[in-house]
Amino acid sequence: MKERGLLIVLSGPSGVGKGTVRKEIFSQEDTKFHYSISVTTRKPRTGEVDGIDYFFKSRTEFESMIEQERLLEWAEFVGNYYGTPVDYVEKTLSEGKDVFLEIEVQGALQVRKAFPEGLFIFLMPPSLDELKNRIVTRGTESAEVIENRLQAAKEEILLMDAYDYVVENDQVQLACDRIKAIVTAEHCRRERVAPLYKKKISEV
Ligand SMILES: Nc1ncnc2c1ncn2[C@@H]1O[C@H](COP(=O)(O)OP(=O)(O)OP(=O)(O)O)[C@@H](O)[C@H]1O
Ligand SMILES: Nc1nc2c(ncn2[C@@H]2O[C@H](COP(=O)(O)O)[C@@H](O)[C@H]2O)c(=O)[nH]1
Repeated sequence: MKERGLLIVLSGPSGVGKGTVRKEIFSQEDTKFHYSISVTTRKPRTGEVDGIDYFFKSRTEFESMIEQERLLEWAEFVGNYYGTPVDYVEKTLSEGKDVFLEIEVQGALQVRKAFPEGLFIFLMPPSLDELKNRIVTRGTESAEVIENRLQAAKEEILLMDAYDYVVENDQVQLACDRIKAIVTAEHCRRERVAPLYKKKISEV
């Protein structure tokens, strides 16, 4: 039977740079992860494409996905729903491929319960001032939404202990390198540990 792939979850407060870091990782040719495209009820931002950035849905459509248990996790974040389609994750992992989720903190904690064997990485801003500066400079949200996201960020940062690793996003390239090094190390660890377990089990 094929070994299942690794579920990699990148999370952290709004504006820390999760999307930027994820896009940089996926632009690199040697990246072998598979990105799970989320479903959201948020309106597309300029340049965002349905089926590439997100699957954009109405609230009714999203709620029927919840009812049909088609989401691995979901959360309401500052007025919109966001969720991870479960079928894609299960199918890709069962093909032995690594799946990469980029999601907010409530959702990551749900995934931790369903997939305790996943690899959970929290992306940290260099400071709260720099976090605010990044959300404001991005220029995609109203002042009210920015304030709400910053309030949420203060609570989210307190939950970083629930993660396997904390990575600072001081420079995009450095953050990408750190994440890729963590995944490589995790694969080595699992591949060394698994044969030991198999040997022990075969001795029982
Ligand atoms: N290391 C960095 N140094 C400076 N600016 C950065 C860095 N990483 C990301 N940014 C900038 O910060 C802003 C927010 O980044 P991004 O949209 O990737 O954050 P996010 O965590 O995905 O946000 P959200 O959770 O709201 O979707 C963008 O304008 C991006 O260009
Ligand atoms: N719980 C989930 N959170 C998700 C998912 N996809 C994205 N996100 C996170 O939502 C916020 C806001 O995103 P934005 O695109 O409106 O800025 C951000 O933290 C994303 O990482 C998901 O499937 N589940």
